[in-house]
Amino acid sequence: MSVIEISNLTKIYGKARGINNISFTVEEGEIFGFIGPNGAGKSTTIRTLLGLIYPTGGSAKIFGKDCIKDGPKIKKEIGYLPSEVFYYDNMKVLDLLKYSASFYKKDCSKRIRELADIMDLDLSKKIDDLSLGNRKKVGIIQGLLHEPKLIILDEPTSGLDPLMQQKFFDLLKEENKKGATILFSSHILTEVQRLCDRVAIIKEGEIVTLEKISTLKESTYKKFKIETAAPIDKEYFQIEGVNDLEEDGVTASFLFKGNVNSMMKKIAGIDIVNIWVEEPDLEEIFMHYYEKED
Ligand SMILES: Nc1ncnc2c1ncn2[C@@H]1O[C@H](COP(=O)(O)OP(=O)(O)OP(=O)(O)O)[C@@H](O)[C@H]1O
Repeated sequence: MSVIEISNLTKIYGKARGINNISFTVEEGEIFGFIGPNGAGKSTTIRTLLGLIYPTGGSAKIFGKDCIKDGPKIKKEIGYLPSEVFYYDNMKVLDLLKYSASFYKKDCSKRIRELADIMDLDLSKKIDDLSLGNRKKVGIIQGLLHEPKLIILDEPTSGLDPLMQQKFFDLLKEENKKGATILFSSHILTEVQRLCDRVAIIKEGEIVTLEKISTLKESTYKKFKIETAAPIDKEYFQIEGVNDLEEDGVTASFLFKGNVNSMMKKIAGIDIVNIWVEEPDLEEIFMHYYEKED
């Protein structure tokens, strides 16, 4: 069953482009990544889904119900973490979370304490005294305390240190195992790759592609940077699959797509001082993997 169904969703802000003809579905039990650079339209899509803004055209359904018409009915089953969180600074964390919980007709106090434990958050502190990362944790707990069937997270990891990010991802995986469907927006491909089953890539308000993460991984480039003991021949790395080759005496950098074994054999043929192999960033993927769509 589709938990989210978005059909030809369009939002125009006055004369400015928001999103244009977005369509995709998120199936029950999926962890779905929604990825794109700043200003691509991720928050606009999510806010329309939650009925926080009205679409200019198209429709969106959650649990088969219309997001605008049936908004209040479906909201109880959704946990939402906005990209920016604003609070009444004078409140204590626990009071704020209890207040949030009062919107749902169930006792969430045990779950609040469990989540605070996992995320290492002091419930007795005033919001005012919290760091940016700790405020983000409050938002995460707020989104999860009522054990929602659908979790929508808009750039949830910004401000969290790597250890917290890992704890947070483990928490999401657990929620997913218990049956929650998750929509997760980000501009960092590697974090989406760690967590999601499928991903939709949005660029300038339009969906560029929708792929299984496994397919995306196979088709993307790796970035190589190599430092050699002696200057290498300019032609040495000009082999099939190499793009954007830059050489400067004892260093060579390039993007590579193809059989990694053949590249490793090539590298083994020279005296290496250092090597870096990295995932390309989103812009590089847009420039190369999607150049056929441009
Ligand atoms: N309230 C608004 N009024 C006018 N234009 C807006 C408004 N909100 C968003 N936009 C425009 O809509 C486009 C999509 O913005 P949106 O915030 O949805 O992108 P995003 O992918 O979430 O980006 P980010 O990662 O920076 O949050 C941008 O061009 C933005 O300038």
